[in-house]
Amino acid sequence: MIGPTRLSLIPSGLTGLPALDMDTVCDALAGPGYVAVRLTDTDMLAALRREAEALWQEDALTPAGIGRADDHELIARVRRDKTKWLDGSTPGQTAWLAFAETLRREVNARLMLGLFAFEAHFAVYEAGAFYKRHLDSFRGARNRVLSTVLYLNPHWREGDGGHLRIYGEDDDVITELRPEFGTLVLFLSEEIPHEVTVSHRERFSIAGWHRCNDRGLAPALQVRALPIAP
Ligand SMILES: O=C(O)CCC(=O)C(=O)O
Ligand SMILES: [Fe+2]
Repeated sequence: MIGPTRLSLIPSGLTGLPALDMDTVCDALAGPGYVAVRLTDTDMLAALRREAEALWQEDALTPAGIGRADDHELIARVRRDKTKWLDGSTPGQTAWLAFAETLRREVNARLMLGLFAFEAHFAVYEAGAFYKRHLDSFRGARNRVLSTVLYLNPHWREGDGGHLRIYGEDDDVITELRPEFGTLVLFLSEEIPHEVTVSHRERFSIAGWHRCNDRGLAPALQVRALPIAP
């Protein structure tokens, strides 16, 4: 199936940040472990799209790695996206980090996950790029706990590929999501195996992770993100 299985249409928040129905989101995280919602088209989303595209055109995004591996052939077999960490240096980034902070507090209040810090990067998957099936955190590592991916691609068609494919426990494909502009996917980093299928045109997103501690936090955020008051 293509498209979010549990799509909530959510009105813009009064603060200018997108508002989320946090009860629905947290019920889904506590149940299936993932949820997709559609954020309304705010200035923030448009600014983030413009910024991602500009970074790509300026060649400011660099090939992503896997863990500590520096075997480039291995990395190229696993993932082909290019990324750049957010550092809060633009209004769009600041707004997204503020949104993530609101999310962190709301999720902690409901699910008591102890989320502590957030890191995120812009990503582009150019034509032919993919990310093979993986978990964002090793089970039990309690490091990356909650994954978020915001998609920034208006008019994404079925044939454009680049779907987020989510797997169940028995290797079965549970759902495939199109990376359409404003779709936000949240899932438990240690629980939900997923992959990005081959994209046939450039595909922009912001992938982020809430952690339960500061270990290994993205260098650009190590000073800024710590500590966050409960
Ligand atoms: O872009 C996506 O749909 C998922 C990206 C991803 O899995 C990751 O960066 O870990
Ligand atoms: Fe991932």
